[in-house]
Amino acid sequence: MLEIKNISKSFNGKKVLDNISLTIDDQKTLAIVGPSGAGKTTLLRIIAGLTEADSGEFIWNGQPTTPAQLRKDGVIGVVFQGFELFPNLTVLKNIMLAPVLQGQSQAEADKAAMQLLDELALPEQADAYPFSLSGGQKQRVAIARALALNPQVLLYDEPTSALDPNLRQSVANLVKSVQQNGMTQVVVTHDMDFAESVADTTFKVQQIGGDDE
Ligand SMILES: Nc1ncnc2c1ncn2[C@@H]1O[C@H](COP(=O)(O)OP(=O)(O)OP(=O)(O)O)[C@@H](O)[C@H]1O
Repeated sequence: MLEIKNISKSFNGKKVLDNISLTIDDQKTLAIVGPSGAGKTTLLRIIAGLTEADSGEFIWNGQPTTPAQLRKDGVIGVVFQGFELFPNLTVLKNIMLAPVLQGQSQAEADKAAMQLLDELALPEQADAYPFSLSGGQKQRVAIARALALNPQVLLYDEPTSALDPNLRQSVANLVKSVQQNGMTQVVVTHDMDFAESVADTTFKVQQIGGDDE
């Protein structure tokens, strides 16, 4: 369980997040929703250790920690908006790259990546390059790449925003099946239907106005 307490963040004197507290429960999916510009992506990036909060506390399974530490320990994985696949690497290499850089053998990483591609119904695409994939397939590869690092908490930034509306349900099914395999998940989305279909709980980020001073 990851507890987040009293997170605040300003950019250039403008407060974006004001004393946000939330709990991410094990093996559940939490949707972070709110209007455009409210700070959903900022909150996700803070949890991912990619942006530093100005203040606040993080408690992982009862122990105080920092997102940077959780990231270092491989606790948290991220599926980025727009997938951010490496265009010059095949699907298989996209998935294997980080585990190999972390010291896994090529053979082990290859086997694990093929298993993930099987689970995500993409085995034929192992040798394809990202440009040749559909949006839905790219999303699956992005999820496989994050899962390859065996995170305990998986964060998704707007997983449906780069996809046709008709793919929304298939991404929702995928997110649900990852949860059924025991993953704890946080999904940032402005899509309330999607949030309702995947989430056990929903956290709403309020839009705040005015300056810090
Ligand atoms: N690195 C940054 N530097 C300056 N301002 C930033 C930075 N990142 C975000 N902001 C500002 O913080 C506010 C919240 O942005 P954020 O992307 O977190 O919102 P969001 O709720 O995810 O929006 P959307 O739904 O449109 O993606 C915006 O006003 C944005 O311009």
